[in-house]
Amino acid sequence: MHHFHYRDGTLHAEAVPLTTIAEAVGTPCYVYSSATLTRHVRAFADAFADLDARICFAMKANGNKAVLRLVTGLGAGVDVVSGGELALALAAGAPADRIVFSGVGKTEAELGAALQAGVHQINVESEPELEALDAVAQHLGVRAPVAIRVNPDVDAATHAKITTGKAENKFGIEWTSARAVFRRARTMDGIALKGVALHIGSQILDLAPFEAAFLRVRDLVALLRADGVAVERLDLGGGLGVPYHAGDETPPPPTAYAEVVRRTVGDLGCALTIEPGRAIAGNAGVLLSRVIYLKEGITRAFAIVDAAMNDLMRPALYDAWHDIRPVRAPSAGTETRLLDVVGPVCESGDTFARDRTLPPLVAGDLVAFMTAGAYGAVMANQYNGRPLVPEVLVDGDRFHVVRRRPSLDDLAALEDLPPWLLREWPCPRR
Ligand SMILES: Cc1ncc(COP(=O)(O)O)c(C=O)c1O
Ligand SMILES: N[C@@H](CCCC[NH3+])C(=O)O
Repeated sequence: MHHFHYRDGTLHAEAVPLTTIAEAVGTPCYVYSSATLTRHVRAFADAFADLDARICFAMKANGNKAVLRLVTGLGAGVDVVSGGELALALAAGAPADRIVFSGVGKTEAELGAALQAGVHQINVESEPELEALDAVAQHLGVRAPVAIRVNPDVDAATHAKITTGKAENKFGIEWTSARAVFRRARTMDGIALKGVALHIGSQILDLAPFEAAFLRVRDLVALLRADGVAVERLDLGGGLGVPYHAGDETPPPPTAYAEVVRRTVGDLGCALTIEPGRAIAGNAGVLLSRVIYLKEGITRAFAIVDAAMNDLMRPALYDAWHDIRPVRAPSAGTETRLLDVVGPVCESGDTFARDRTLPPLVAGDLVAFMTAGAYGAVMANQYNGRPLVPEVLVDGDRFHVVRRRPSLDDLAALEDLPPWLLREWPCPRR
């Protein structure tokens, strides 16, 4: 069952009408479904159950502490990419030995913090980083558990801004120098070389690029072993896509992805890590928003909503599509119309949709931007003096505010904001 569904003409998150959440919390706000998150983590765990694999949720997709607590409570680990994410994962109760630290520009301070926390693995992306990590580890008197991220030079066939495994991308060590770097790492006293890591991109809907990349890594493992390098671990990254259009073909499920893993690298005797982010969180969240005005222009009609590009950047940044559903289902036979759905920010790019077929929305109507659980709230900012929006986690017929709307006191830099901006004044017309 999809956990965002219509019941009695109203869009619900599990058993909670989104109208109830909007009234209690105000809009815009993010709403997450515990049931969907749970189902997705379990789907990966079940698909990989016969493989020696750990699932490390890429928290860059959704760093809400309650979401992290839920996901790690189901046994998953976490893939972090900064000292901030590391601190947040630990604060959410993620055991350090289930944390993998990725990222192309980790500072010495971040590397030191990861070593002191005792993380499972640090994925090193360049020779200078390897040298820095060696020095930090020796200074701390430890050996850093390292996987070296290689760039397999495979086209992930996804949006150009989110492909990471092509030679021209900044990520990983070039394929041609990989062997030399491994040989070098083996001689370093601060480095405990564990294996190979890769990640080819995000929102990947075709398994062929994964297959090609994993086969390349398989070849590399054979070469490394011939060089006398022990390869005990393989970190295959994340990247499995999700459906953003209701009518789309469904992307390959975790079982099909696991089958590719099994077929390509399953017999290498390596402990595996996968780092799904979007596939776990994407369809577990919506951004709930209210129409402020309907503006009938001469050539187009605009639904101006209270969410904006600062709350959900994906349409402005990648021209990404998010389905938009009215929270009150239109009655049968209601004619649709074409609307541009835009936010209040002073940029023409603050456009969620152009010429979208929607029921005739009016001011005050609630709409949900679907599939906003990944790369939604985490990428939000306060552009145009708009405070970050609350986040709500639904669990059956209950919901919890898991990130509250900042109060006047929280916004030290904006402390003179009037209360109405923070929704502390009830709107007289509602
Ligand atoms: C190293 C690494 N691991 C995991 C992920 C998560 O990717 P996705 O959300 O597409 O699963 C990313 C982001 O693309 C990444 O850079
Ligand atoms: N933020 C991107 C994905 C980047 C993936 C992180 N490496 C998105 O919304 O699709």
